[in-house]
Amino acid sequence: MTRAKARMHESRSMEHGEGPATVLAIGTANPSGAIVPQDEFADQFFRVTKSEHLTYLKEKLKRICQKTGIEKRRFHMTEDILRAHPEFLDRELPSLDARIDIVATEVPKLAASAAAKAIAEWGRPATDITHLVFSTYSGCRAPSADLQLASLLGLRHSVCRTILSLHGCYGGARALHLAKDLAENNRGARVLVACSEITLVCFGGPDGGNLVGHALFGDGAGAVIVGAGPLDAGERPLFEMVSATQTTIPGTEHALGMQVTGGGIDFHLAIQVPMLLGHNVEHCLLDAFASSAAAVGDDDAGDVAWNDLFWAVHPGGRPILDKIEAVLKLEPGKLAASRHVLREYGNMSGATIVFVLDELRRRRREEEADRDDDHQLAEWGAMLAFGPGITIETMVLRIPRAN
Ligand SMILES: CC(=O)CC(=O)SCCNC(=O)CCNC(=O)[C@H](O)C(C)(C)COP(=O)(O)OP(=O)(O)OC[C@H]1O[C@@H](n2cnc3c(N)ncnc32)[C@H](O)[C@@H]1OP(=O)(O)O
Repeated sequence: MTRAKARMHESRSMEHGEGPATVLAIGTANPSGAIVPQDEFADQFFRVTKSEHLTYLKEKLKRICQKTGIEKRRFHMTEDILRAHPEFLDRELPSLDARIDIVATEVPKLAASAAAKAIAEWGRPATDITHLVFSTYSGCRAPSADLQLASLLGLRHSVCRTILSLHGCYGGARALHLAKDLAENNRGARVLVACSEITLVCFGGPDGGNLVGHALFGDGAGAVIVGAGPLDAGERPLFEMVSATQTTIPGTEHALGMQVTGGGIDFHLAIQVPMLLGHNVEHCLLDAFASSAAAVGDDDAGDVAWNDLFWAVHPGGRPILDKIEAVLKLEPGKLAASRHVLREYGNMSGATIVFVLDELRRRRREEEADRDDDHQLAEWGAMLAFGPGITIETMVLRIPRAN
């Protein structure tokens, strides 16, 4: 190598962060409105949508609700909003503008509540954030929720913003993957990931095709601060983001989808989704662990027993978790953090994975306090999230020993 080339190489490597990116802080938030118990949802939903006469669909929604593994959900939507917007009940009536008017304010506000908690935990000023990656399906406007969030938090005007739209339930994991790439390639970068989802854009009266979506989805926001070394004295790594991959299952474009229409956003969830994920998840994990072995320069690191890991799986639905547990032969309790989040909040699309990471570290602290000296807690883990494509985001995580 010539001296000039060597100098360029050296200065390039000085531009990169040290080591893998890490999760430095996590915050979550939900709308402050009513909490809806899942066993009351069908009665309430058919009453407020004035659909009591559709007794067959109501009974079906009750059967579905019983099998979701959900106990309660939080929504921004209220009966007052519905009274002001009767057009939200009829998909044939134009209502997209009115829905977007509401979520354009509420989506960044909810994200700001989650982000304020993450920033407080991080301990540095919001103006030290260099990049913002915002993911939502609830917005169709520019400038969009990322700019509003930056202004609500008082981020600096030079913050580099990216908005990810309509990635659905893998939006949070995609945003974390992107944050990892940004942090590792820009020395000193501190990336705020924010995911905020409000189902008001999808709300509508019942029809045969949308009952599962109504039974499953809830509102919430998650925020994460991501950065690579060198870390400041007060910064504490929660999860190292060792390697990340994205895979699309060929020929499944029509199995999962979202469609923006004049009457709001429609979801399509094919009945085969849990089975398709079950068939494909193991090879995604094997690929991700092979990449992690290359990343840490240790051939043995790709050689993993699934039960030796901790797990952060997007709880897309109870049968998805059951299927993954079955194909990987996971011991009961391995997906406890995912099942807890599903039970307490429902599927909050892209934001859900942040809740799962938060729950995982909460449980970890309890286990750490309770464990005896002989019992080693899992050091390595896997994060999985899925959405339209069908796309599977996989990330290999590691909890640094000091935590
Ligand atoms: C868009 C994104 O990006 C979002 C993501 O998170 S991706 C993942 C989204 N999640 C899913 O696709 C999985 C959703 N499915 C579920 O949670 C469950 O199947 C469920 C709660 C709906 C039912 O639980 P189950 O164990 O399958 O019960 P099962 O008795 O077989 O089905 C109950 C009823 O639901 C119906 N059903 C199940 N899955 C369905 C689907 N995808 N669409 C329509 N109906 C469905 C069944 O036909 C059955 O109807 P009947 O009672 O009239 O016979």
